[in-house]
Amino acid sequence: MSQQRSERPAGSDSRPARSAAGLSADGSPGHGLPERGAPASELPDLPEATVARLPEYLRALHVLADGGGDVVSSEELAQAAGVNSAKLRKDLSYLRSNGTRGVGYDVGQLIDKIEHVLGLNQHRAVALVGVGNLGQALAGYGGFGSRGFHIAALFDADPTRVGDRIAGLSVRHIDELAEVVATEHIAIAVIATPAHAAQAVADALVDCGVTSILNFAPCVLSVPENVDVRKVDLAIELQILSFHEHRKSTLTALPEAIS
Ligand SMILES: NC(=O)c1ccc[n+]([C@@H]2O[C@H](COP(=O)([O-])OP(=O)(O)OC[C@H]3O[C@@H](n4cnc5c(N)ncnc54)[C@H](O)[C@@H]3O)[C@@H](O)[C@H]2O)c1
Repeated sequence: MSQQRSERPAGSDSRPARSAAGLSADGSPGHGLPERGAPASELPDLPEATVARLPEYLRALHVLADGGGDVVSSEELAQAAGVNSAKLRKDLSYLRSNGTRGVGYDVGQLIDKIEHVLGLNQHRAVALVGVGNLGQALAGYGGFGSRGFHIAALFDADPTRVGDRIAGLSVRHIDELAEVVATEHIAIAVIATPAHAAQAVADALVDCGVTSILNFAPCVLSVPENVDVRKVDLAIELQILSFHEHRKSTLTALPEAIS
């Protein structure tokens, strides 16, 4: 296997998104030229935090479009996406979408632009491995289609689950992974297996040519350099909220403690 690296938690913004042309890692305009020998991309190099906010803008824009909105100001869009408007304007300037002064952004054009940058103008086939409680809930969720994805294949190692039909798909045995990934042109996979199985599943996915993994299992995966891994862990998110709750309670207790 090539050089290994570990996964990033979803929402982590420490790493610049990889791309060759356009902007530097901190989001400032770069020299615009790929390094010698580096693969060139027509897409701008974006800070990872900007990439993470683009889907929020897209979601808000679709809501506006569904409501009949043609034009939106940066303040309206920022509020709908839950970010501050200066940050939004900076993010959109990376896409060369500056809007029209006094008018705002054309909703349809901005949707097209963001979908293009995120690579959503082609529907992406996703494999889901581990069809237990969580996997079945994910497989049955109908909302991925409108966001640019469809779950194209379900896998499990449990022979009693193989053949079950979920959301119109038949659960396949994990041994069929290579064949199905090739025929369905799958580059993205979701892991919803127990933690003890997740690394072996990740290795098998990488061996089949999968280059992006969304990991729900509570463990760190080791993958080659060319593979992107994002981790979702609701328990970690709750622990972070717990910290804030804990801190709030100590702040309100402080004046009494002093007096
Ligand atoms: N990220 C989160 O917020 C979050 C929330 C809930 C659960 N989880 C995690 O998601 C995972 C699944 O949870 P669950 O409750 O659905 O568990 P589950 O036991 O109900 O389902 C796991 C499934 O994985 C299958 N499996 C086991 N080894 C496999 C392998 N090598 N290849 C293919 N399939 C395999 C099992 O047969 C089973 O169907 C666990 O790791 C759990 O900790 C994460």
